[in-house]
Amino acid sequence: MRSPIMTLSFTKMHGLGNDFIVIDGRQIPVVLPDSLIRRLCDRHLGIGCDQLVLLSPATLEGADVHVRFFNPDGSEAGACGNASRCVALFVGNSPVLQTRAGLLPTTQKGEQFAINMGAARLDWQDIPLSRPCDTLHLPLENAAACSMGNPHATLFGDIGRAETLGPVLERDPLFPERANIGFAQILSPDHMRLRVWERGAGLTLACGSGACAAVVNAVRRGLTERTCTVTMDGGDLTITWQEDGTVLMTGPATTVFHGTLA
Ligand SMILES: N[C@H](CCC[C@H](N)C(=O)O)C(=O)O
Repeated sequence: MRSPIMTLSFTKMHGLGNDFIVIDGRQIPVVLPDSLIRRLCDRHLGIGCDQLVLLSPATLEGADVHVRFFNPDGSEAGACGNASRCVALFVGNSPVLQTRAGLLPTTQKGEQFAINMGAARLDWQDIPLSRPCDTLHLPLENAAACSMGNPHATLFGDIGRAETLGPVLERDPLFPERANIGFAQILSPDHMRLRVWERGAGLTLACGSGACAAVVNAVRRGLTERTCTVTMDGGDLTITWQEDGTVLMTGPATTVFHGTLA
């Protein structure tokens, strides 16, 4: 007789040290209650990760796989750049990803994966903010905001304030859905340093959508060119804010191990 308790297989992956549990529900449907997501993501009580990624069959024409991203606090994120590259590696053959942020085409160039992260959105309603504001100069630490399918604010200046200011700004009432908070230092017109306090996850070694948002915001401020290398604690991404408004993110993806949950 088949046991009613199924074993769950997973793959541990990372992109520049931003680490993920990938669960493949493409063949057998997987339902993950909030409480299980929180436990699996916990570094003491579970496997541990910055985001849990759940794959299921695509439901839209032109997409190869449906991808959902969950934070360790159980909240769902509309986008996750580093995990998108890992999914491209996991699925293979340069899949088109179906996400909350739309259909994201992927390409592989040797060890590097490029994801078209879609259009950066700059209107206050799209981030969203709780009231009409100039998104290039928020009335909050003079941050600049944009959406990459998830809410980001970028502060230009002191990256050492990420640990202390990040958790406070994440929950500022200006962000009704909270926000990922990036701390950027411009090194040259094509190079910046970035640390990101992630919504629902805290300080991570790298944030792909945060790097996209930081370059978009830097270009809008006249601080960098449209193509910029973003150096985070975990390594480098190359970001291009393309003329069509979409953002191309290129970087590595790594498989760490496969496991089975009892
Ligand atoms: N690590 C991710 C972002 C996770 C997003 C999440 N923290 C949120 O929007 O709630 C990245 O590489 O883009």
